[in-house]
Amino acid sequence: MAAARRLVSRWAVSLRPVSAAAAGGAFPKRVKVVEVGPRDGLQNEKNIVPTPVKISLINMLSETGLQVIEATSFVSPKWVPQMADHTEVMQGINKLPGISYPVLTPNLKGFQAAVAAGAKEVSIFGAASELFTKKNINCSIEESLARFDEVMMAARAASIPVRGYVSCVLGCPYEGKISPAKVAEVSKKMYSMGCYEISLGDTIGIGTPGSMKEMLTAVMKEVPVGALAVHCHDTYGQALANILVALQMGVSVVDASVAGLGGCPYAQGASGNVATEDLVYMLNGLGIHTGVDLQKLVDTGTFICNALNRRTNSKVSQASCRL
Ligand SMILES: CC(C)(COP(=O)([O-])OP(=O)([O-])OC[C@H]1O[C@@H](n2cnc3c(N)ncnc32)[C@H](O)[C@@H]1OP(=O)([O-])[O-])[C@@H](O)C(=O)NCCC(=O)NCCSC(=O)C[C@@](C)(O)CC(=O)[O-]
Repeated sequence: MAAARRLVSRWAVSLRPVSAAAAGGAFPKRVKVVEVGPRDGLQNEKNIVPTPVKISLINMLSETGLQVIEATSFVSPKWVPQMADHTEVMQGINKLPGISYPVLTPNLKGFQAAVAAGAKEVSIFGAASELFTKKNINCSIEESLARFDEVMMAARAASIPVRGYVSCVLGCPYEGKISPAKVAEVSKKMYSMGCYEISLGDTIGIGTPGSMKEMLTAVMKEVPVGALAVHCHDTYGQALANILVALQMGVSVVDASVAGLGGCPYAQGASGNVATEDLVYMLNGLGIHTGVDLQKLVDTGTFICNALNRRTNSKVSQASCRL
């Protein structure tokens, strides 16, 4: 840990941030990092992670400067047993002012349970693939939108902001290639319903900078870029490159998972999200403000990896430990 601490501070000196212009792109000045580790990162863990560990993870993340930490999901415990302690997690964490702790809610039942547990923001999650939607939430895309409508109505009545996910935007584990036009269509529908932000999920991490650009070009015709986020799994090692393209196209919200934990239970073989540490390191290097303390993030990643008895997927953390 001491070595990690020294290294990060040495890098902070040697890798002075360059200006966006010098880096060759019109990057946003600030990026909002949406931490999805406690939900996306843990939902696929085979062994049930003790609730106090989940609570400690979220509390540590709350001290890093992150503004958004997705805490858990109110889905069926029969489908995703790892998230069965959603209420205990929501009620056990220290909710700091200025930080949002959204939770996933697939339907009205989940929304009502989330609100009862104290959630102040929720996310609905759809997909641009029929087969993935069926495997993930057991309905067609059309049926999912009807369920989401019910959540949106209840959320509006309770003044609860809703984020929308669209999965499989660059490929589907069951259907293969997904057309950018389909992604744009589903994104537009979810945005028109009232989602304040649409997070575009490369669920199986199969995209490349080329397919990311093509997909975003289509989606940006239907949804303002200021309402878009990207959510890149790193299965093929393309996540940071894909995020860079999204930033160059004006996207300023990026999802990430501490230590690169995670995967989707309905996308076998998909690896975790881009590691938050690696994302923040890249953004720091570009001189893009996130408000996140990289060292605290590395320490949080070390904590959760020790608790899960696994190696971090963050290259930044791995390098910190080696040197
Ligand atoms: C959506 C359902 C519930 C439909 O599941 P279903 O079986 O079709 O639902 P149902 O309405 O027929 O109800 C069946 C049972 O589930 C219960 N139920 C119904 N709703 C709820 C609820 N909200 N919370 C708790 N229980 C619920 C309901 O009460 C009933 O209980 P029973 O009578 O059998 O005892 C199910 O398919 C499900 O829970 N799926 C979870 C899928 C999931 O969590 N996937 C991972 C997250 S998505 C993701 O990771 C991708 C993302 C977001 O990260 C972006 C990316 O990477 O692309």
